[in-house]
Amino acid sequence: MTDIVVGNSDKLKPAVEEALKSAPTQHQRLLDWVREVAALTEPETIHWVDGSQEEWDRLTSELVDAGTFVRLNEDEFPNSFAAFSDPEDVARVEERTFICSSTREGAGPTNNWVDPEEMKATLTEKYRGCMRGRTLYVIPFVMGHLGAKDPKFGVELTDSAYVVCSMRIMATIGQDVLRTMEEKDAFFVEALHSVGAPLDEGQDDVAWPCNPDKYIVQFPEDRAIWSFGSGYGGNALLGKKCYALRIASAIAHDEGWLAEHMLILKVTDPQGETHYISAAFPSACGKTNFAMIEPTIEGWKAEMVGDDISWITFDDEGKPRVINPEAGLFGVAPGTGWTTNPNAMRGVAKGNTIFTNVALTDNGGVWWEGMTDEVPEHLIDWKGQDWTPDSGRPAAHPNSRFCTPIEQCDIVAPEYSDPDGVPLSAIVFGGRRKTTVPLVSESFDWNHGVFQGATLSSETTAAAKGQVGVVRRDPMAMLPFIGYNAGDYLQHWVDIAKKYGEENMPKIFYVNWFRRTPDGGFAWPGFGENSRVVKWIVERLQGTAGGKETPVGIVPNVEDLDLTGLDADPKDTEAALAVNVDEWKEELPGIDEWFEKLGDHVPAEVKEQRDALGARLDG
Ligand SMILES: Nc1nc2c(ncn2[C@@H]2O[C@H](COP(=O)(O)OP(=O)(O)OP(=O)(O)O)[C@@H](O)[C@H]2O)c(=O)[nH]1
Ligand SMILES: O=C([O-])CC(=O)C(=O)O
Ligand SMILES: [Mn+2]
Repeated sequence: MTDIVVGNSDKLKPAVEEALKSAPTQHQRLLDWVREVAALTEPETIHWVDGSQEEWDRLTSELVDAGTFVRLNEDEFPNSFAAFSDPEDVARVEERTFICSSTREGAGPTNNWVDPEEMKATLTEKYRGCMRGRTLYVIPFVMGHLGAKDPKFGVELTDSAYVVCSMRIMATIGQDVLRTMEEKDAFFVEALHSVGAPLDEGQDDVAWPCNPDKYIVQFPEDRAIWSFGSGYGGNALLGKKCYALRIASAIAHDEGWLAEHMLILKVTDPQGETHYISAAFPSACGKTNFAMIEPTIEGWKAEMVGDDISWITFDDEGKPRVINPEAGLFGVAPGTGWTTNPNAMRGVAKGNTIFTNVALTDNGGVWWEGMTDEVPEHLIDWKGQDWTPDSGRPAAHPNSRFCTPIEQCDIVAPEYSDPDGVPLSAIVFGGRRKTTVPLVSESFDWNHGVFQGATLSSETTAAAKGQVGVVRRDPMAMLPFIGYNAGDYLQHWVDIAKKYGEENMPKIFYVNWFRRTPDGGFAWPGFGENSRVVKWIVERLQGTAGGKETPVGIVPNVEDLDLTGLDADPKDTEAALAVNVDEWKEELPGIDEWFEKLGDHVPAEVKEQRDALGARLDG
């Protein structure tokens, strides 16, 4: 962190000096950086995270003593804990998230930007003394496989033990990572995090320390992350959105690959043929559920490779391969239940899980809306208040989460841990739209698919602070996660096909599980029934399924979908599939406005697709 105005080394506490002397590494850049951060932030001591079970046991016990964690009933939820955040620290904060490229244009029109020198100066003052009374934890981590050809290392420095425990679930961390990093003298992403709540002499701590002034800052050229003020999920577990999406997308742009907000699903058809599909849906729009789908159709099998992030690379022949760089699931709790997502429930029930902002049951378990059909008579809600079904408010926060190791899920595909990843057959885009967008369509070609992704729209959810239910454009479900200019990002998508050959590119599809009927209900039952759509997608790849050409892509006729045993009104299915030219014409001004906002970096190839759509709608 060469640019930081260094702190005062005289302020290093004896325990900090000691920890620096006995550091379990010779990696000089790491040692220098830790010393520099310690001098600035003035922690009481430093702990080098080794990732061991003993360390987890000790930290979780300390978190219980501190009131941050409630240990759950061991019979139902072994080795599991519930945490409750400050009510103002419950989700990602997009308006406080910055891409500090060297120029404003580098960050583009969709990101908040501040000059990097100015931001570093501001944050240096925020960080000064911010870890007083706390421990500075050093978490060496790798996103993806430690045995990969070019492992993507990071080190998170944090003053939050909650973050350490969560990172142990979400990424590969600790001693082995540190040793490999050292052996390779490897580059690592510097990821600095503080909750921004120093403790003065004698001051009591609170259960969820944080700071009302939050900064989630990426420096894409430096490949560095500075996060301040929040302890929550995507703001604080820096390997996830900050690294594996924002920083990684910038790296991927330079290196010729894709870092995307996509689950990875493995599907095996009744003949035993396997396909891997990545799907990009915005936050809280169904990725985790789709990744864990239980097919309702005979003979089809689904397994999960990933539920949130895809790194797509291209092999020597230009064929796409995909890995999930994460080791855990950070899933939305509400709506995840024994009927909608039994695979998630079984995984979580094995224990070793951290729940955040769910409700507590009277026997030391957890509950959230949609977990069971039966609603408990009494709970302690996520704010610590007594709750009954007539309380008139949700018991769990709408963005409450479970954080659980992916390998605990029964349906994780064994090749999940293959450092070379799996071959990618199809990419699916999807959003949450009450109207207009059909249940599924296939794009005409790569650039048409890129256009569909570029104009993807979705109603906002509780996963980010702000108004819920507003339609916004969310390119490739990456709006809050593109680490550079969004127009350049779209150009990168166009260029990838030119570079590796359109014939090698995965086929692109666009889905919408959330269309409504006039009476307000969902037109399509969703969840496990989405396997019928998966079947159509796979059969399109195999060239066996029918479909009709519409202005927005190839859409199945009702009879092209396998609806055997589906408990739904055929009229609703028809409505889910409908392409209404007038509705689509109403989309065009929004698309034009969107491209105007993106400015002159929007690729000509994508603009041409807008005109072609207009012509097809008129035709
Ligand atoms: N109606 C309907 N709702 C769904 C479907 N799939 C998921 N949902 C609901 O959408 C919400 C979010 O689902 P998730 O699978 O957790 O979304 P996600 O994309 O993984 O969210 P993040 O982890 O925030 O990125 C939950 O309340 C689900 O119950 C579906 O097929 N139909
Ligand atoms: O990042 C988070 O806090 C949770 C998450 O997965 C998302 O919002 O997409
Ligand atoms: Mn998810």
